[in-house]
Amino acid sequence: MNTGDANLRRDLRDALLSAAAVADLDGVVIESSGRHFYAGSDISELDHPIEEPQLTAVITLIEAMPVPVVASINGFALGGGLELALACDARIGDTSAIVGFPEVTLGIIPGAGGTVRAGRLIGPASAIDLVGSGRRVDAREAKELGILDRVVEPRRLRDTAIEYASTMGTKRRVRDLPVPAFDPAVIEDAAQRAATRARPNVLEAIAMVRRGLTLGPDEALLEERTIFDRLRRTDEAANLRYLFFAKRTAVRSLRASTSERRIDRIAVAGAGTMGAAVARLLNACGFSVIVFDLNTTALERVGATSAIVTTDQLQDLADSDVVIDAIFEDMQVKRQFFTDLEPLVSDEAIFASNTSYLDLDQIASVLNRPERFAGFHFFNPADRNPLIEVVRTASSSAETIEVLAGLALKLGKTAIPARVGDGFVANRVYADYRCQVEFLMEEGANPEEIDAAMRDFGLPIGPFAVGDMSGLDIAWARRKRLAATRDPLQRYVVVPDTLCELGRFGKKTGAGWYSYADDAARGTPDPQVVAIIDAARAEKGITPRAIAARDIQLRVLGSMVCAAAVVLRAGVAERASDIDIALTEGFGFPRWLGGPLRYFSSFKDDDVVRVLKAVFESDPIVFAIAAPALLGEVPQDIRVALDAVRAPNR
Ligand SMILES: C/C=C/C(=O)SCCNC(=O)CCNC(=O)[C@H](O)C(C)(C)COP(=O)(O)OP(=O)(O)OC[C@H]1O[C@@H](n2cnc3c(N)ncnc32)[C@H](O)[C@@H]1OP(=O)(O)O
Repeated sequence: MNTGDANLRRDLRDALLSAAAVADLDGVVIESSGRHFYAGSDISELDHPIEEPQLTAVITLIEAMPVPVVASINGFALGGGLELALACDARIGDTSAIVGFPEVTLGIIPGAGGTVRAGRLIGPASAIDLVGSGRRVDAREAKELGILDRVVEPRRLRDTAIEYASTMGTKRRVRDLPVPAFDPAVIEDAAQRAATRARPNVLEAIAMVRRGLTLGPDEALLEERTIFDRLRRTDEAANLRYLFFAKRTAVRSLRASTSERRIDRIAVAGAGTMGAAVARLLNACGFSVIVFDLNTTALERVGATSAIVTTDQLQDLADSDVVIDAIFEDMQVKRQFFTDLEPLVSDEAIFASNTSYLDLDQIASVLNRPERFAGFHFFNPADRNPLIEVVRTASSSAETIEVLAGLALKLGKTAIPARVGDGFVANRVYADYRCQVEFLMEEGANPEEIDAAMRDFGLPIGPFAVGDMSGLDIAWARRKRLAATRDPLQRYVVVPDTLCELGRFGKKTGAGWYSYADDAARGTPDPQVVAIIDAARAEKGITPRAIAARDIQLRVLGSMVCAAAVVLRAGVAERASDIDIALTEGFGFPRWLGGPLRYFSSFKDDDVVRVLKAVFESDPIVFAIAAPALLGEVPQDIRVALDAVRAPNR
């Protein structure tokens, strides 16, 4: 991987010093003997004071070399890796090269000259785009932008780099390039675009690129390093690093070995919205996809939009390596599907179900080889939402889990492990969040106040607006299903049922929590909904009270933390950090807070107790886990979860 830790920097320094001592030297090439040029600085090092020699010192050496230094780039050159390359006099990439500045996604800005040199090499507008977005750029685009001087086939990389280094003759330091002519209006426009809803570090990154245009290089480099050093110590940056490693831990736990089973053909059963989105994603990621559905009208909709094979004949799935069930949520239909499928396919084929709520063990029980089966739970919209839960049944084999986790990675997803349990991890925690916002509404906060409070907290969109977008009828069907088994003492808010009874299913019917008559995109508060809520409050004898935005946020947070403790206790989630991944990746919980558990772990015990007490008082049945808070104690399950994700003292 070549993560730039102190050892790598020391080796680079020593190699440069010994090269400088060689007589009759024409040039120097820096290449990687691994799969990647340099994956950026070692992210774990950013938790501590950075050891000498720092990357900036290595870069100073490169620029001071009497001869041209050429970066020969294969694979990733990210962050500090790209900064190292920008300190060289030329950059040759092979076709696998991918460059970028992921620093902003880690709560920091480039700290070894990235903003300053990128502004000079590729112009300020492109630099703002790259530094401000953190996006990765392939070899072709890197050449177009002027980051790479040449792109060659991998087998020609070394020779081309050596030829460059030996014939360049004079150095061409990026820092000495004149600032390219630029139109201030274009820069302003690029900065505005990059700054949309941006975090403070993104704004600082953009501002630094702009200041680098007017300051001399020495002054600009020093200023950039100072900002980098300040930002790397912030909670926000530490939380983002926590999530980086949490994701890798989750993947490692799913994949015991790194052996790759070859998967080419994947079948998707069910041509509904979810099945179609999964098929599109698989197709975009290079798999050969066949979609099966008995409903030929649904198949036509899928077939018409892409190069995916469709069929209503089950035997056409016979040569599939993996079959993913995205059939509507009906236990009998799914069991029948797998019963009929199993005799047709090879013994090695892997089966997965995308069910959100059905008991996977019950589906598995119809199979002769239940070990080949597991849950593979996508989130809406499946082709864009990054989260996948890989759900182990009582009989899933390690190999099945491994194959599905490998597939998730190939789809660019973040995978977490889960076990069978109502709603698995993410939906289970989100369900308690949904309940809690309905309680808050019943107590006096209106939907738009709650949505605004949650947007202020950092969610991209409030819970009521989300409900209107995804359709209130889906949750209604589930509530009706669960009505028979609901504890009569459990607090229940009828308002969403009343909305559905009136045909207010959300955006698709023009009305839900909001009315979409005047503003079809965002909706407006609706007096009819206010009246329904008032009536529901009156029915229960509740006098509405004003609830501060912070109290709304804390109750929601507390309810998620309680639900997290429940899924951990039940073994449905494997580790606390997986829940933080589930909520940040799947439901837009602000990444910079690290997820609900990580954020709550920064609270003092007194505050934890206060929040949990309020959550418990809102519904003792659901949140029984918070009961010890009434005695002034942090519940043991919650303490364990918070300790597991708390930041080490820095
Ligand atoms: C002043 C300068 C500042 C900076 O440079 S900030 C750091 C900027 N760099 C990054 O943000 C890049 C982080 N790395 C990645 O995004 C990915 O990795 C890659 C795209 C490079 C490769 O992805 P894939 O091929 O899927 O490998 P994998 O499983 O992510 O990584 C393999 C192992 O390498 C570790 N690792 C990768 N990059 C870093 C890093 N920059 N610092 C510390 N560790 C890193 C991972 O954790 C993991 O380790 P395990 O196998 O034990 O889980």
